[in-house]
Amino acid sequence: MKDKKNIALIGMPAVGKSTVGVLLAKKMGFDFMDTDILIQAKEHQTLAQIIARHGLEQFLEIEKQHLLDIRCTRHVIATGGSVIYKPEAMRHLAETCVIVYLAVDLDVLKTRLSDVITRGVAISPGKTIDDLYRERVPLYERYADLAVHCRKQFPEQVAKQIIQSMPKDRT
Ligand SMILES: Nc1ncnc2c1ncn2[C@@H]1O[C@H](COP(=O)(O)OP(=O)(O)OP(=O)(O)O)[C@@H](O)[C@H]1O
Ligand SMILES: O=C(O)C1=C[C@@H](O)[C@@H](O)[C@H](O)C1
Ligand SMILES: [Mg+2]
Repeated sequence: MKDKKNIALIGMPAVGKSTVGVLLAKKMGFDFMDTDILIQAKEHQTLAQIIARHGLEQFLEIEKQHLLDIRCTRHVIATGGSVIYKPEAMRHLAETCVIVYLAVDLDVLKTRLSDVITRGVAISPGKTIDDLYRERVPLYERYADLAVHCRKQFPEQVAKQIIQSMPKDRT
């Protein structure tokens, strides 16, 4: 854990990875990277456009390729919620990042996820948010070095909780 110079946030769409990530970076004196923004800027399309034009599988492949290109230190990295579908990308992140799973209850999540289409969530046709939650939570838990439950805390409080939960050699 000592050699891991970055923090990567993983978790369901709308759990707060981007919102909390930037606050966490500021508190820790780290830089901030949002892989969704990085991919959109490099692909010159929004994520929703990539999914609509190329389909889900190709989107996951594009996301993986951009993840594998990441080389940085002292960054908080807010990932896309679908990053856990590509073990190779997760192994790459794990080499340099303490991986923090931001967990939130499904009912809270649903209040934030009113439109999964315009958000560009990687969800197969016919699947519900409940299905996605059941499918993904075990994957987030598998890849996480630590899990932080956001409950009904404000983003600032979640950032503080992450720092408090961090192994002592990382703070
Ligand atoms: N702790 C929180 N309490 C209340 N609202 C929050 C909290 N964290 C985030 N939000 C709100 O939830 C919404 C989604 O947050 P955010 O975009 O940071 O999620 P995300 O995990 O980065 O999602 P995505 O996977 O789609 O990138 C935003 O409107 C944000 O303001
Ligand atoms: O959880 C998801 O499936 C996604 C979340 C977003 O952050 C983006 O990474 C993308 O739109 C897919
Ligand atoms: Mg985000």
